[in-house]
Parts: sequence; structure tokens; C-alpha cells
Amino acid sequence: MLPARPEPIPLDPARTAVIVIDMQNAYASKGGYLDLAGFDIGGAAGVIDKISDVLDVARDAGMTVIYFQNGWDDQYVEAGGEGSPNWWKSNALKTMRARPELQGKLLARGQWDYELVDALKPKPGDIQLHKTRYSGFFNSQLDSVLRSRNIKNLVFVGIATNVCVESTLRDGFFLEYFGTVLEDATHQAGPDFVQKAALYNIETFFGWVSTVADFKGAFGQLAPR
Ligand SMILES: NC(=O)N/C=C\C(=O)O
Repeated sequence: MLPARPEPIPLDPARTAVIVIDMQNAYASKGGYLDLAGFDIGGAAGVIDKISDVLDVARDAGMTVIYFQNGWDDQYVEAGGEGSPNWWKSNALKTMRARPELQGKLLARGQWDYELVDALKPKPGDIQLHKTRYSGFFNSQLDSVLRSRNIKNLVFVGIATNVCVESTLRDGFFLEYFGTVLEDATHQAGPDFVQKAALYNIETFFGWVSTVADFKGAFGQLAPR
């Protein structure tokens, strides 16, 4: 049983996956996309350490760990052209249009920006998935990976709470997955109030909100390290 808001949620480790959303240099490192686009990434470093702790506990408890990376091919075909709202709304694409010297660098596979941060590299047995839009369920293998493993519960960590974490958790809700966010293992893109708003939405309408300490308290004892 994981203590959570609005109420504790039962999680069977064998039927639970920890979903690590987009812990790439783009979102968590100085000089990465969010930083270059003018977002405050000051809270990202603390989140990296918390996620590392969560993943150690999750693996030892027998949970599946799934890493997502967000981005596109180096020609940005997968990003969509002017016929796609993504072309208009993606701040990475807008930043590159405003600063042509960055073209080909942001969120492009093969570039530093796309890579996972050094402290959070997948371990044997972890699963790596790629996505081209904010939701991890859109045009990805996530649903079939989860169903083939009989997984029903999703625990979310990563960046950004109000964009890709919330989008993926919401889509999971519609597909009958139970989503929980560990609030202190996430960070928002935007002012503090968007973190609060995203967590309010999740707690009230789409899922559950818990903490790293409660996760470690609930599952840290299952397999002695
Ligand atoms: N990973 C995310 O939440 N991404 C947010 C914004 C973006 O990718 O432009």
C-alpha cells in the first residue's frame, strides 16, 4: 500500500511500472533545450537524485522500469511540419527557428540534447522507449509493453510534470491504468504554479500523488539491498 493523496493506493510490484519521463539533457541540464528556451531548470538536479533512489528501490522490489526519451529524427520529419500543431507549439522547434545556429541540435536523436542525463542511464532489464509527442502512449509501444507484462499501475517520475508526465498519466487513465506521480521526483516546465496545478489535476481527477519518501517506505523493505 503506497501512502498517497487523495487516498493510499495498493500497488502490487509485479503489476507496477515506474515510468521515467524524458530525463534527457534537453530537460534537466544547463545548455539543454528547456534552459535555452528560457525555462527555469533549477529544480532538475534535485529530481535526478530522487529518481535514482526511486529506481534502485523499484528494481529491487521487482517493478518494471521504463525510460522514455522525447524527440525526433535529425531532419525533424517526425516533428511534423506546418500542418502539425506540434510545429506551432513545440518550444524546441520555435527556439531553433529563432536561433538557426541551434538547428539540428535540440531534441534530435544522436545529439547530446536528446541523451539521458549521465546519472540516469538504464540498467539491464530496464526498457527504453521513444516518443515524438508529449504523451508516452501516442504512437509508441508503451500500451503493448504494459499489457504483455500484465502491468496495471504506473508510477511517474521525470520532467515536465505539467506536460509529458501529465499527458502520459491522462492517456493512461483513459486506457484503464492507475497512475501515481511522486511529486518530489518531478519538475515542471514553467512557473511554480503549474506544478501545483498539475498535481491538483492529477490528485483530483486522474490519479494519485505520493512522495519519494513514502515510496521508499512502502517498497524499500521488500528486497534487502
Ligand atoms: N518532457 C516534457 O514534458 N516536455 C515538455 C515540453 C517540450 O518537450 O517541449
